[in-house]
Amino acid sequence: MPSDTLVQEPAARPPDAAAPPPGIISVQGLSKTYAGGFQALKNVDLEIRRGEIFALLGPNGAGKTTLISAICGLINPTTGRILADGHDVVRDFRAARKKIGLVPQEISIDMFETVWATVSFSRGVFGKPPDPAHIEKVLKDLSLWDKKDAKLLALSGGMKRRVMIAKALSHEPQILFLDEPTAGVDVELRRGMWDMVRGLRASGVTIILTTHYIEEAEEMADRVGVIDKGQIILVEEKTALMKKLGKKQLSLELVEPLARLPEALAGYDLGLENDGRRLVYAFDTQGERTGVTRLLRDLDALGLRFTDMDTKQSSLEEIFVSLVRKTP
Ligand SMILES: Nc1ncnc2c1ncn2[C@@H]1O[C@H](COP(=O)(O)OP(=O)(O)OP(=O)(O)O)[C@@H](O)[C@H]1O
Repeated sequence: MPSDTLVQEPAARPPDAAAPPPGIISVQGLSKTYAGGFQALKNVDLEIRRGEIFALLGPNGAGKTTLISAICGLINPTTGRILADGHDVVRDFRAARKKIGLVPQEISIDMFETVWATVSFSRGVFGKPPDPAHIEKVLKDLSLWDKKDAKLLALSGGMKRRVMIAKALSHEPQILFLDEPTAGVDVELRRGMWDMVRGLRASGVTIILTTHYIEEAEEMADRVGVIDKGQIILVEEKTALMKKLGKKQLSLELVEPLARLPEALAGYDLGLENDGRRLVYAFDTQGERTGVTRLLRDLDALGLRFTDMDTKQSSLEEIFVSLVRKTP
């Protein structure tokens, strides 16, 4: 068979409209063993979609920072391959790194520089020509414009954190890593940061964040990945995950408090709260039958009446804790 037929075959194939767009980051078979012999990442495969907010969750020491550092080309993988917007982060480090902005956990800035100087300098590090208009926009977006001439040592902790973000955005990256962006930040500022991150996504930046505040992932993420002991144990759309693994709770406020659960209700996953005044029923939202109708009928038959009822979906935090607890 002539070799040119083989070469031409892929080009002749019509483009597959149904194929998903290639991930902006592609991690394939990534393992990392540190010099002391500790294996921090074990055969990690991960695709980050263009334009999404991806939350990477995991307990302390799970390997989150190691994974981010490997994607940013700061540590060398032991095995595996990582592409950032098509560039191999090891072989084509400079091109890959240009696409990425990294906001590390620790604040590392020259305290005697001004905000303007430090952010402008960062842009130059990535070989980009000066662009005062871009720096101005970044500082304004981060509510730092009125502090542009202030020295960093004169800023609050929250402002310093925003300067770190401004530095990471100075070279117009398409991918932004936020490692614990709101650690130690007060609630109000945290909400401000969330708005800012959403604004970045709206402008087309892909965002990967790690967080210990599961509420943060619940609030912002399009997809969630859970890493534990160096392995990705789950990647899922946040809403699908919450539907799939979430439990619902039905709470009934009883007219007459109960000292204990009646025998006739032993078949239900029930609990008593508030000195027997509240009956709580946990049920699976995925199940074909929730059992709610049957329970209400049984309560009626027992003459148990209630004044109010309420349902609650379990939070991402509860789901996360149960996932991480399960792995050996
Ligand atoms: N340079 C290093 N040499 C040896 N072991 C390391 C090194 N850096 C990290 N580790 C180990 O690798 C594991 C993963 O660490 P990593 O910092 O990636 O976890 P993490 O998920 O980011 O944790 P945290 O949430 O606490 O920041 C930990 O057990 C850590 O002690």
